[in-house]
Amino acid sequence: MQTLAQTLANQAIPASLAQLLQTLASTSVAISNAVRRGALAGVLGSTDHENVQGETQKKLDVITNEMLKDALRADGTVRALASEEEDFPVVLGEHGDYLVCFDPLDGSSNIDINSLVGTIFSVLPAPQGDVSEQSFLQSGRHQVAAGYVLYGPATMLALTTGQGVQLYTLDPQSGEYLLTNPAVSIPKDTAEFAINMSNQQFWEAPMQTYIGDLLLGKIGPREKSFNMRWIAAMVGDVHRVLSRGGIFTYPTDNKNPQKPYKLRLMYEANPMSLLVEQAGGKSSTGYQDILDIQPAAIHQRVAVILGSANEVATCLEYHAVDYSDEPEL
Ligand SMILES: O=P(O)(O)OC[C@H]1O[C@](O)(COP(=O)(O)O)[C@@H](O)[C@@H]1O
Ligand SMILES: [Mg+2]
Ligand SMILES: [Mg+2]
Repeated sequence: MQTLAQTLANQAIPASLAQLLQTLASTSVAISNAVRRGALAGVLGSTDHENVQGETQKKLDVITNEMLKDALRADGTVRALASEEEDFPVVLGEHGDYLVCFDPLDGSSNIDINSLVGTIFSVLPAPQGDVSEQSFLQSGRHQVAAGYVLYGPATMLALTTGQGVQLYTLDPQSGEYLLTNPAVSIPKDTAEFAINMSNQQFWEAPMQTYIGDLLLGKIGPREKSFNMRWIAAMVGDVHRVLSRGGIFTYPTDNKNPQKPYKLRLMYEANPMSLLVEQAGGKSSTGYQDILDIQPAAIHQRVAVILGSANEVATCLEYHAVDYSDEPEL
């Protein structure tokens, strides 16, 4: 089986990008080891700090953020980084071709129950001259690479450099990522959806109606039974979508009117959307392709609907309907 280094060597990408991706991969091996040792390494539980999003940081959120920051600083190819766990962009040096955005630990609420967690990353080109928050505000179409690492029963890396999606499995013996799927392809159709149903009362009319029709199964307008899954870690839900298809959504809701969306554009929605599009799927807010959004801030949040192309297209048809004349749901 090809190693990550061998596969990257066969792709038409700059040597500096291959080096950066190797650095991200080798840091994820160290993170995987820390996650696997769990309570033995004293890494479980919470800190008494909140991040910029007002969420209490888990110890592992902080540890993994520091590991990635240190590795990227030492790498020399990265000018600045933006992280879920950093209030502001962190400038790493005057040289380097890239900006990196990352969610060091996705699925934080799963840590203490020994369930799926991961790391998500997005690589953007660095502009000429000084870097600032403004430098990061590039649409997802500008990403030169994106990926995630899933710390599951096996540790797996999903990666795109714009040449399809490759899946690698970490060989714990050698510490190397080996290519286990050279061309991930998301089936166009599906009978599986992923949504946090506990928010149902807070959704807007299009999502209420769409999910309502899925739940009606064979006797509803879709005339087909659907199954539901929810891992509570985007990285796990998107991995299932890449592996066997499905539709994943974290839609707009009015639970907290100050925060109508949950997922973050720069280090969750954009990298996952590039992976999904590169694997033949589709990704939208309901009204716009996620990759076309012009970001306004590094911690901006968005509605996300992604997965099997035909099913996402069907969901978008519900968003094209005018519900204003219909009674409140
Ligand atoms: O708590 P909920 O509503 O199930 O939300 C789960 C979602 O929140 C997230 O865990 C947010 O990510 P973080 O753990 O990085 O904050 C997503 O991965 C996941 O899809
Ligand atoms: Mg996350
Ligand atoms: Mg996180």
